[in-house]
Amino acid sequence: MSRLRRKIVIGTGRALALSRGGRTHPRSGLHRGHAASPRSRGEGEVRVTGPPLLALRGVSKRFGAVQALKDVDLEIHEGEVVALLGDNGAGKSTLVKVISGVTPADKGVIEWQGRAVQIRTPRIARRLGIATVYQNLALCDDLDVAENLFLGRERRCPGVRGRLFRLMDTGGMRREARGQLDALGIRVPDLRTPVATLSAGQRQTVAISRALLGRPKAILLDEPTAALGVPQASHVLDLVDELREQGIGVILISHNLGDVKAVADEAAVLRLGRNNGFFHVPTTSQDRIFSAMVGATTNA
Ligand SMILES: Nc1ncnc2c1ncn2[C@@H]1O[C@H](COP(=O)(O)OP(=O)(O)OP(=O)(O)O)[C@@H](O)[C@H]1O
Repeated sequence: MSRLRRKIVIGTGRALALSRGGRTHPRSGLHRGHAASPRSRGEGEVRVTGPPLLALRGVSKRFGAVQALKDVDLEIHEGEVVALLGDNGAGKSTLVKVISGVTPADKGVIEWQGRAVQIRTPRIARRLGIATVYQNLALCDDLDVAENLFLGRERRCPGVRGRLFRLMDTGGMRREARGQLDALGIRVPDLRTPVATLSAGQRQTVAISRALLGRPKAILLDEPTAALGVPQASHVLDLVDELREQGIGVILISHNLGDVKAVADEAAVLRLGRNNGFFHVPTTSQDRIFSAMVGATTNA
């Protein structure tokens, strides 16, 4: 069995849907999301055209002799979940790094809200409104939940206490952290809990929540359910649904076709660094997407 076949999981979407209260994905019928969202999903949908939130056109990236990406196209709209799929080495991580400014592209055009941009650094990506949650989550285990949420953007107390004595506004940060977690339906009983003691699922949601404090318009999630059991993965997928409702564009890297089926609107498949098909997830079988991933079909 190939490494890919071991890694790709087919068919858990139904189990997840059931574990998520038997709720089917909101794609059936009109978009339930953000009022300003330019798209709606499902059968008989009305597709409103407008500039995508993010568009990649002909993006290429080479590492020495390795052509990691070749003429790759990708589009994502507000309030849309696009799954980025592919075999090991297909170029998914490289594409995420290109979008997040870690590894700028050699060639091609990136458009943000209809305007060509150059994302040369992670800071530029963040300023545009692009957040990335990597698999390692980059949480500090010894810090508590609130401290992790505000890591790198700590707030000082208002007035002289902050200016002169440089005191942190711990209470204010905890209150905002609690508001943010509640708004996202994330249950963490005590914000003073060190994140080391949280479950893998809770850690993932804390990392996503931290990314959201920067008020991004697009968020890239690198295999957010990879290390999780079914109930925990279900919470994370609920959170992805919530992001869509808020009008955020989500790029979801996953090897789990069940997750993709449960939550994604569109799937973009990469194969050997090139596009190998775009699929409207609700109306496409897992087998068809799987075939594109492993190269059994060519959809370039
Ligand atoms: N920094 C680098 N230097 C040299 N080659 C690289 C570098 N980063 C990626 N590559 C190569 O680029 C190709 C695409 O790799 P990438 O990690 O983007 O694929 P992937 O789809 O994310 O794979 P996986 O699912 O295994 O993480 C691979 O052949 C990889 O070896």
